[in-house]
Amino acid sequence: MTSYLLRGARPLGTDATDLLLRDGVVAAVGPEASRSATGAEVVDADGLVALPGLVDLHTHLREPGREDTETVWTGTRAAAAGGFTAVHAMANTTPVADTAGVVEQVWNLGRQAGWVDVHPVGAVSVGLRGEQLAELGAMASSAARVRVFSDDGHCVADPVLMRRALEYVKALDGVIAQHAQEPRLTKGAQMHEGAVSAELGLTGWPAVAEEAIIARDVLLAEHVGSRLHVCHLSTAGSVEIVRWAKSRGIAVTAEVTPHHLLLTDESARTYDPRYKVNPPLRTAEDVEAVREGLADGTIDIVATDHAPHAVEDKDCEWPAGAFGMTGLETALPVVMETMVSTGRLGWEDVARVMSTAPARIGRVTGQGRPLAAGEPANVTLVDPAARRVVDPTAQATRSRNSPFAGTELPGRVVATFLRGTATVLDGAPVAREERSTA
Ligand SMILES: NC(=O)N[C@@H](CC(=O)O)C(=O)O
Ligand SMILES: [Zn+2]
Ligand SMILES: [Zn+2]
Repeated sequence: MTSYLLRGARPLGTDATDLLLRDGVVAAVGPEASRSATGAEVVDADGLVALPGLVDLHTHLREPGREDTETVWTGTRAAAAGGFTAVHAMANTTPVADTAGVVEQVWNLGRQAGWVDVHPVGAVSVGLRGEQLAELGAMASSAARVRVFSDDGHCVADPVLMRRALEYVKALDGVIAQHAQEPRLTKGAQMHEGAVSAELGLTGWPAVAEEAIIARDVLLAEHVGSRLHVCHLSTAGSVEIVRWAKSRGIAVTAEVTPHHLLLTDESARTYDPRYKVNPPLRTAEDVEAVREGLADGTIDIVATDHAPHAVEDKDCEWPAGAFGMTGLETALPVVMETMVSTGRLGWEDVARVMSTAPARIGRVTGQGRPLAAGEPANVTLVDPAARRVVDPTAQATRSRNSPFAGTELPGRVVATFLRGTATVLDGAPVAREERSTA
């Protein structure tokens, strides 16, 4: 196994030093690293920031079922290109990941691909239908060791089912990740309900449809004494509710997506379904509130909600378009643009919200660890001075529905290491043979 000497890297943006990656671990940091680097391949990391490998708690890999839009192979290669070393694969596949069999299949595909660690998310309800609890225990004790359960794409709308799910995961040390969308308040919704939707004549998705579910669920989590995670929180009111819940000691965590940190409902004026997503892009005031919530720790993490879609589902009229946007390869640049360049987060905070905290919430071991001797060598090298225009045709994901196409963003992932193996070098995924999944 090749060892690597990362020469002159800046761990979490601090002073330049050397890191030696050998036998899957960070073997040494500092002068000791170069002294014991015999035989190591040298990576010139001058000016590059070293982060613990990024961990995404919310990715759609689309396999099984929609391999035309993404596979475990293409999606995890895109993740590595984006600086990730672990992703959680959402359960809204076909078939749904609601059994030990399906989560083990996805987990195995992830291991065979070897780009990042794949942690399958288990469905909360059978078929995501919101009626009957799926076999959470069997998924937890399967080889995939599922700890995060979610009906994402759908809301667990029935409060009784949500209560039972929260009760059930307590014994599994699991967490329910809720897609907070009151279905009856969002019937036929096309975009955020507000001045722009009124002007465009598109059916609105009001903030209260998200906030009402979050308010209900934090109270249920408190009542049951269980862990709740809020997916893709998007409104100022949601931030307020989570802030209040945390002040009461309720075990709630929350994520925001890169697109909700940068874009607003104004983009719907283009009628380009690239900007169509659940929850919808909100107002500038909401964007300000989620940035503030992320900066003050109310929002724990950034998660991509990478949602690849086929061209025919996006190259169409707005109302016919599918909800969702890609995000794995632009997440870090968008966080840099919205949070680092604005002085609201330092590199230490970026490591926390994109690696350490998601690993902790998902109960992932060996990820989100400090860049210290003896730790697993999951490392991402970022060039903070680079600026690039996003070109979806040059991305590793199989889909092209990036809302940032044509946008110039800071930052470039130069290298990613998964337990000491380079998955990305010189800014490109390391060529390797796609192993048969048969
Ligand atoms: N975010 C989306 O708009 N779409 C996601 C589902 C989801 O995250 O709700 C998808 O699976 O396409
Ligand atoms: Zn969702
Ligand atoms: Zn999602």
